[in-house]
Amino acid sequence: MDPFHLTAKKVLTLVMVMDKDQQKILLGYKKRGFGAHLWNGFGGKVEPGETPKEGALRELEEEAGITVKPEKLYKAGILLFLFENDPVGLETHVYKAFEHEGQIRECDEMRPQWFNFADIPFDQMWEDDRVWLPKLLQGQDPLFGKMYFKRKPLDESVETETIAVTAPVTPVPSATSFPVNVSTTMTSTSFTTTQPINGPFAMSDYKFEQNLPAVPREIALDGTIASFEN
Ligand SMILES: CNc1ncnc2c1ncn2[C@@H]1O[C@H](COP(=O)(O)OP(=O)(O)OP(=O)(O)O)[C@@H](O)[C@H]1O
Repeated sequence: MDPFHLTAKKVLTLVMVMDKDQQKILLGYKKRGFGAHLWNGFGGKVEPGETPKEGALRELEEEAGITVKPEKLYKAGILLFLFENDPVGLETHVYKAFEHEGQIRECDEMRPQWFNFADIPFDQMWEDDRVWLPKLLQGQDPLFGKMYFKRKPLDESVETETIAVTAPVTPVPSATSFPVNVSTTMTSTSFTTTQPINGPFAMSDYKFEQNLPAVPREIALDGTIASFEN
């Protein structure tokens, strides 16, 4: 069985806001949820009844506090993320904008910050970003790509966080000495969680569609590109 066989996909959005004159890009530090502790553009799931573009504008407002006129939000591509042994792919509709309205603000999910094109923190971003974002910055869009993520072996995980917990410890009576009273004492212990960059996944392969279709297209379940709206 193909470990990258898809039976369903989630439609997501990703908005990159850039300042051409200053050569800067607005990224958000994801504080929680999928992709936590990584810098990324703004976006999320497209809700029922929404077009990807409407979803992109809504998420940008929710996560960065800013709005973009719909006609100033340009489709920059579609990226399909596939995860080993996960039948649900993430079809990410990527948009770009060069002007915005409103005041940039932090929310409980994202911390926005401007970065020089030369200082993009690729080592704290999804691995695929370093492949396609430079292309986008150089105006080589629209981009149609498929990015394959394999599960990392556990020993490649990076320990990043140690959580101290206080847990009740009950001494286990030994077979030879049977105590009359077994007491429960409180003692402190700790364990380590692994929370590596890019979670338990590592990008293993990617493919860009070289020949852009004449007709707008979208990536279908089998990974082929079927339609593309602007
Ligand atoms: C695998 N490689 C990847 N590379 C680059 N970007 C990636 C990505 N995988 C997901 N993304 C982006 O991460 C956001 C997740 O959003 P996500 O938290 O799931 O959505 P949303 O905020 O709507 O969640 P809730 O609906 O609030 O739960 C969304 O912009 C999506 O495009």
